[in-house]
Parts: sequence; C-alpha cells; structure tokens
Amino acid sequence: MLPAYKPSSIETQKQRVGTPISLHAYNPHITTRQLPHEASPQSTLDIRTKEFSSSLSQSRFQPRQLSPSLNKRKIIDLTLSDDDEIVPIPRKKSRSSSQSTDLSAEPNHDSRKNDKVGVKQLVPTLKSTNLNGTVSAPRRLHFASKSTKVREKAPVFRSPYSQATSSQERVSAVQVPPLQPSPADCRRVFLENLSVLKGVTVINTVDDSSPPLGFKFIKENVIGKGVHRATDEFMSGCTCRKDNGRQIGCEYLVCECLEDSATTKDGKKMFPYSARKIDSGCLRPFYLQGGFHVFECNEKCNCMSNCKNRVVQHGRTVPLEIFKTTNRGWGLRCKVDLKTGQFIDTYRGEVITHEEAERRGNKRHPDDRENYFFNLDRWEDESEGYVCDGTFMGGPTRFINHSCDPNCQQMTVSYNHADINIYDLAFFATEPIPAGTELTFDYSASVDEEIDDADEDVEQSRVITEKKADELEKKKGYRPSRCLCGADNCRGYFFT
Ligand SMILES: C[S@@+](CC[C@H](N)C(=O)[O-])C[C@H]1O[C@@H](n2cnc3c(N)ncnc32)[C@H](O)[C@@H]1O
Repeated sequence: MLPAYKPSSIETQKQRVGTPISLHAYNPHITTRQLPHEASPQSTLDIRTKEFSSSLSQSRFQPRQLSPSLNKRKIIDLTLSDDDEIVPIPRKKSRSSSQSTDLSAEPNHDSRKNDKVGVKQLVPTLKSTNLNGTVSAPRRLHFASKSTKVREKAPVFRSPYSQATSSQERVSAVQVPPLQPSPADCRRVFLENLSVLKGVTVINTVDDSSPPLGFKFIKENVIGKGVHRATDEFMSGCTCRKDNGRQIGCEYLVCECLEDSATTKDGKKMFPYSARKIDSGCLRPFYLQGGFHVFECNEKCNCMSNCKNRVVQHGRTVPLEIFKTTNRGWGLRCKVDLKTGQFIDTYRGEVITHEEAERRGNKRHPDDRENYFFNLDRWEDESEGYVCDGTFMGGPTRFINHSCDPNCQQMTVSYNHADINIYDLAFFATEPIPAGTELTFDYSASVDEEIDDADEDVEQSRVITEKKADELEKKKGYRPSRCLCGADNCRGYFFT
C-alpha cells in the first residue's frame, strides 16, 4: 500500500532529529564499553564480511612473515626432539606509529615489493565481494597483520635447530597464523571503494591502519525490502514563477513547498535558507536553533533547479577528509572553512524496516558498540517509521564522532513531500568551522529517555559519572560509552 501524504503542522513536528537509535534497543546483551578502534590501537584491520574471510582462506595468500621455505613447502614436519627448545620467531618491528600515511598516495617502492603476493591475489577477490554490495556479515572479524594480536596469539614456533641448513634438521611449526591482508592491501581496496564519491579523501597521520573495509560507499540511500516509497503521482510541487529574471524566486514568494514547514511566533512561514550573498544557501538560525524539518522544492516544482530552496538535494559541495583520530577511531573533517548553517553532507545508508533493524541488531556481536542506525521517526512513532542503517553501506558522514560540545547538527530534510517517512538526514555547521577541524555532533541529542532513566541528577546536568554508568548498566543491562571528546563540558558518557 502506498503511504498517504500526511499534512503536518508545526505543532506536530517532533522537536528532535533523526539522531542515532540506541543500539541497546536492538541488542539488550551489550554490557561492555569497549571502543573497538581504541581497544587495539595496533590492530590494523576491521573487516566485517564473511565473504571476505572465506575468500581469503580460499586464496593462497601467504603472510609475508613466513620464511621462504615455509612458503614453498606446503607440508610442514612438526617433529620435535626432546632437546628442542621452542622459541618464538622474533617479530619484525612495525612501522613507527608517528609516521604519517597519506592513504591516497601510492605505497613506496619497498612496500609495493613486499605486498606483491598479497595484492595480486586479494584485490580481485575483494572486488567481487566487498565492492558489489553483497556485504552481509555484521560481525567484525579481526585479521591481524604481522604486528597484531592474532599474530601474538598464534605465533609460529621454530626449533633452534631448524636454523641449520641441513634438510635432516627439521623446521618445526606448530601453528600457521590466520591469513591476513596487509595494511597496503586494505588501503588500496578502501580507496577503490571510496572512489565512487567525489571530493572525499582519507588520511592517517597516527598509525598505519586503514579504515574498515566492511562497508560500501554509496551516493544515494538504498531502499530495503518492505520499505514503501510514494510514487511520482503523489509528488507535488510549488507553482512559483519559473521566470526569476528579476532575481525573484521562491524565497520572495509564498512558496507552497513551505506549507507544512515551521512558522514563527507571529505565524509567518520562514524560508529555510539564506538568500543573502554573504551566506547564500546557509540554513537560517530559526531552523538551526529550532531543529525544524526543512521542506525543499523538488522536480515537480515550477521553479528552477537553482532555486534557493534546493540545497541538500544537490548533495555535498565541500571537500571532506576521513582521518584517524588519536583516540576515537576514524573521524571526519572538512578541508575548507565552513560558515554557520552551511550544509556539509547527508547521512547515507540502507533504509530498512524496524523489524529488519531489530533482526540486524540481534545478530550483532555483543561487544560491538559501533552503531550506525538512525531512526527516521520524525513523523511517526518509532514502530512505524523506518531506519537508516549505515553499517554496510554509507557515506563519509558515518565517520562523524560524538562531542558534548559539537560544531554540527543533524537536520531532517524532505524534497519529495509525499514520502514523508523517507527524508534526508543532513549535517549543517552550527558555528564557523575552520578548515581541518574535526566535525562532530551530539549523539545523545535525541536519547533523552535513556538519560532520564539514568537518574534525576543526570536528567538535570546530563552528566553521567562512572557510578551512574554502573547503575544504568545494572538497571538496564546496557552501558553508555565512555566519551573521549575532550570538551570542557564533556558529560562523561554518551549513548550509542
Ligand atoms: C558512528 S561511529 C563514528 C566513526 C568511528 N570513529 C569509526 O572509526 O568508524 C561511532 C563510534 O565512534 C566512537 N566514538 C565516537 N565518538 C566518540 C567519543 N566522543 N568518545 C569515544 N568514542 C567515540 C565510538 O566507538 C562510537 O561507537
């Protein structure tokens, strides 16, 4: 059944945006507060696809740390004599952690030489799994490189006698480490995946890890099973004059697209975007401060595509950079200065039903605290709206971290007014942001229920102490995440 268009007045607008769903809603088993990227700063990979792991085991990729003789000899004799002393093979030093890695740059000559075996075999396999949208496994699997935990757990042991050259003296290996792509392989695959987006780069000046490979970059939302879209016939547009020869556009007319938008105290409809030269296209403070839903003009409108009421639908125009933070995994920043109210980018993902979100939530690993679900419940109760899941498919905004003193805000924006439940989640700057500053928003802005549940003191101050987090964990079975935003007004914890 097609969804009926529901006219709504400002009174019916929920004063919240589609901020992240608390993961505990879908996974009541979460009890730990591990931050996966921080848990093992050395761990280089974060790969979530089963296909990837199984295709890796099929490939004959041999980790480089194995000796050439082990590479050649598929059968390893494990005989040890009583005199044999078992010692671990000394591990090669990993690259200096202070070394900067520009992930867009080609690897240097040496590393290319080293990666030869892995790259040739891995890239085609990854293309046919990760990059074709068949990413399916929500569990994060850790494939460690030579300097990581798994390697430590599964070392290759060698008898000191095996150093001798005689073939009678045996090479002894008790365990072969799991197969693993190198950081350079991951970088290459990640960049290939990222190349579908224009104007987004990635850089790591902290260590030599690459961003997770277990998701696909997409430009538009992917509509999931059971999600209904309004067809074209339900779409309507404004009748504003096409001829804006005298620079008269929707911003100066009573544009019908604003019919359901917020009104000022004296009942006026406010145009969402500034038409002034100085901050043209920036969201006006009325919307930004009020968190009101934005109704843009659309293709059914009589106005032109350069109408001042079309901003988010044109997509990202500023260059963004995914970068490694020192303590919160990956983050996002803009390479140019941003003005207050400037549109940055939309949150992209799969639009799924609540049943599907619940199913996915239940399948998650209990330790997995990363949450990429956003409720699309601006107009409906949580049970009726949809969910935007950026776990397996998404855009660069999935890397925006939480801050208790954020510089961005997420707004809800529609241009197909008939599709009231499917709208964009758009990020705007709430203050002038100098180029290179990390972009952040407040994850807890819409999870007041959880904060309320925590305690009355928390409700007032919104600060969660360690003790309160413990209480909340006991009472509710989930624990908020420890916040590392570093803001003076940091609340201590945030909800994911
Ligand atoms: C939507 S992801 C943001 C991108 C993430 N940093 C990454 O590398 O993919 C949310 C996760 O980032 C981390 N994170 C974000 N903000 C944080 C903060 N203020 N303090 C600690 N961890 C944070 C947490 O692990 C959280 O679950």
